[in-house]
Amino acid sequence: MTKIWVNSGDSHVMEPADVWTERLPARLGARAPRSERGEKYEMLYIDGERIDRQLGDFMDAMRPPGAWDLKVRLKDLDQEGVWSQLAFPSMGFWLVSITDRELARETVRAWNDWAHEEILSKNKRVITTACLSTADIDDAVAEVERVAELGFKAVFLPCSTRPGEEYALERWEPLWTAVERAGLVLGFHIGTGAQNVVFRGPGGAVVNYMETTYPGMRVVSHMVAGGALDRHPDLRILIAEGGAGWVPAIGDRMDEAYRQHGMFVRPKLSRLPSEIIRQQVYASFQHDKSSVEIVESTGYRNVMWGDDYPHLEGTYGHTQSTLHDLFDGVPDDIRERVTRGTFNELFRLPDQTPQE
Ligand SMILES: CC(C)(COP(=O)(O)O)[C@@H](O)C(=O)NCCC(=O)NCCSC(=O)[C@]1(C)CCC[C@@]2(C)[C@@H]3[C@@H]4C[C@@H]5C[C@]3(C[C@]5(C)O4)[C@H](O)C[C@@H]21
Ligand SMILES: [Mn+2]
Repeated sequence: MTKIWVNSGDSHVMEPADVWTERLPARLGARAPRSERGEKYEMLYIDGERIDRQLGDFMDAMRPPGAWDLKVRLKDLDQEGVWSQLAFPSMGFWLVSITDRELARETVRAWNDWAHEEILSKNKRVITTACLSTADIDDAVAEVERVAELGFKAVFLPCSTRPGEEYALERWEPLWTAVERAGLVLGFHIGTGAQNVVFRGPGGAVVNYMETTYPGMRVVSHMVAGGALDRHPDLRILIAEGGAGWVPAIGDRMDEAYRQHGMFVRPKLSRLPSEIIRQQVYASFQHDKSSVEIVESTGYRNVMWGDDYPHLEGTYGHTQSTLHDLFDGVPDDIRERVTRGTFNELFRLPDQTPQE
């Protein structure tokens, strides 16, 4: 079986447990996110708030050897056929729920400094997204400018916001301006900003998996219909780990709304919602066949494959068989686009993936 070399638009770094306590004064470090292991549940403490997450021993059992070690990770990637990765946080995701301004600002800075010193400065293949404070827009703007200087290529925000902080609102405008001006990608990873287990009845595991997908769609509807992307044509957003098959479909739905309910629409847009989506909205997937099929059937091309390394939902250990299932028989230009081209376009990188 020929090896298909790819880039991954959705991976994760596993931060050391002391990523904040090592870098912050005790009065702040003690309030930073920390995890404790119970029998069946992992207890997460974030600034005094506790979130219990069901622990799967299988989650640890399948953890790739390189999850916590960059050198070993690069060997994992060679084995799996992944050249570059955009790496989101793991524990860093929980920073989005901090509402205390100073704690949010300092824990975000500490995480970004760790990522810059321990990942970005030590290799060229794994590029981490930077965290931003959701507690204060001015702090977020300052951090965008700081991390752009440090060489980050992307920042991320949670898919779900607190009520009254929806992404269509004017309050975010300074941040959209800063991210566009810095030329960074704005990533939204599914399952962030809200409870991930919302239903415990029959089918709960699958229902909850799906429930984390819908807020990614809501990000797109707010940022397109609210005018943010129309006002900032160079701002590119990525909905990570939510699949891509749904993206052109919501473009059609939004066009219909825009036309059939035109008398209610404001702001008016300079382009149809589907045009804005095709130009500025990107999406990643791991296993979905539909994410590849819609490129040919709809012409929506901002589809990017992701390995979700080292998470259970990813492809570690079966990357090549997954890639062959997805791309054998698919036209070369579509395979190239989805496995490498979208990544290189989004992060403005020359193609360095080995050609087998
Ligand atoms: C089986 C039940 C119904 C039983 O209920 P019970 O707990 O006994 O009362 C329930 O436990 C369940 O649904 N368990 C399945 C596992 C799960 O937690 N599902 C959440 C929906 S899926 C999810 O949120 C993904 C997308 C996929 C799982 C990992 C996930 C939570 C990761 C994990 C956690 C955190 C959030 C994160 C990135 C992160 C750093 O790694 C994503 O943002 C989001 C992601
Ligand atoms: Mn992921």
